[in-house]
Amino acid sequence: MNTHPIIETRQLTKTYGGTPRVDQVNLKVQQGEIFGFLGPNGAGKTTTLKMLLGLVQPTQGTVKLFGQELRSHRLEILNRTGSLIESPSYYGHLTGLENLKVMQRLRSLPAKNIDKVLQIVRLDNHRHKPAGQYSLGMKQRLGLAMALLAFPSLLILDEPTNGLDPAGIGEIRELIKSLPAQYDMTIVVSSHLLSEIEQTATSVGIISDGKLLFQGAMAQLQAQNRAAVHFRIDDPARAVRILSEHGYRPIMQEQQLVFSAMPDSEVARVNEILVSGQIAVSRIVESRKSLEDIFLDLTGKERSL
Ligand SMILES: Nc1ncnc2c1ncn2[C@@H]1O[C@H](COP(=O)(O)OP(=O)(O)OP(=O)(O)O)[C@@H](O)[C@H]1O
Repeated sequence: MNTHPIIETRQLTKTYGGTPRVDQVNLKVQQGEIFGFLGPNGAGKTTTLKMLLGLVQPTQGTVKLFGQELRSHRLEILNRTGSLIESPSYYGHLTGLENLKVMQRLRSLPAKNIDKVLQIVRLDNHRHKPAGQYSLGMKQRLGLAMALLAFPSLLILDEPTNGLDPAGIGEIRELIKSLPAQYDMTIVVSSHLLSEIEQTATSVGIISDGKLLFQGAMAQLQAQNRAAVHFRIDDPARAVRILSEHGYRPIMQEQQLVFSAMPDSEVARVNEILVSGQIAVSRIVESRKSLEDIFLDLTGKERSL
C-alpha cells in the first residue's frame, strides 16, 4: 500500500531581500485530505504554494509530491497536479469551451474531459460565451475547470473564493467538498478566512509571518478550544484570598473569578470552598473560545482580518 504523504516539505524556506517570507516550513498532507492552508494576508501562503508547483525556487529546503522529489521529477509530478494560483488565466476573446479546448490539446487530454469539467463547475450553459464576458464567479469557475481538466490527483487552489459573493463562495465550497470522494483527489486550499476553511477542510495548517504555527486535523484545532469557567460572586477580593489558601489561583475580572480550564470535579470543589467561606455564588458559567479566537491567538493578529 502507498502510505507516503501526497505533499511533504522539509525546512521549506523562501527569502526575499534578506527576509524569510516562508520560514522552515514542514508540511505534510495525506491522500484524500482537504488541507486548509490558513493565514493572514502576506503570511506566505501563495509563495509556499508556488514552491509546491515549482513556480518559485526555494531558498532552502525540499518539496516532495507523491513521494518524489519535485526537483528531479518535475514533469511527472506536474502532470498529476492541477492548480489555480492568483487569478485564472484565459483568453478573453475565446469562449469557455474554446479555452478548455486549447488546454486539452496542449496537454493531449481526452476530449470528453471538457464536457465533464464544464458540468462539474456548472458552466455547460455558458460554454459558447467569450470568457472575457463572464462574471467574476464564472471566470473563477473556468479557472477551476482548467485546473480539473486532467482530473489530477492533487489540486492546489490559492484563495479560490476571493472576490466572490456569498452564493459564489458557497458553490465553490460545495464543489471542493465533493471532489476527493468522487475523483480520488487530494486538495490544498488556501484562505485568510477561518470561517471558509472550517466548513471544508479535514486538516489545517496555519501560517503567519512565514512560520507554520499549527498543523493537524481540524478536530485537533477544535480541541484547543478549552473552556474557561467563570464564577460570579459577591466579594471577589476575599474569595481570591480564601481560594489561594487552597492552592487555587483564579484571575479576578470585576465581579467574577475566572479559571482558565477546569474539570467538573474542581468546579464543585471551588464552589464548596466559596460557599463555606460565606461567599454567595450567583452564577457559574463556562465560556469557550471560538475557533476565530484560537486562530487570532495563534497568529497574534488583530480582529481586523
Ligand atoms: N517576488 C517577490 N519579491 C519580494 N517579496 C515578495 C515576492 N513575493 C512575495 N513577497 C513577499 O512575501 C510575503 C508573503 O507573500 P505571499 O503572497 O506568499 O503571502 P500570502 O499569504 O499569499 O498573502 P496574500 O493572501 O495577501 O497573497 C509578503 O510580504 C510579500 O510582499
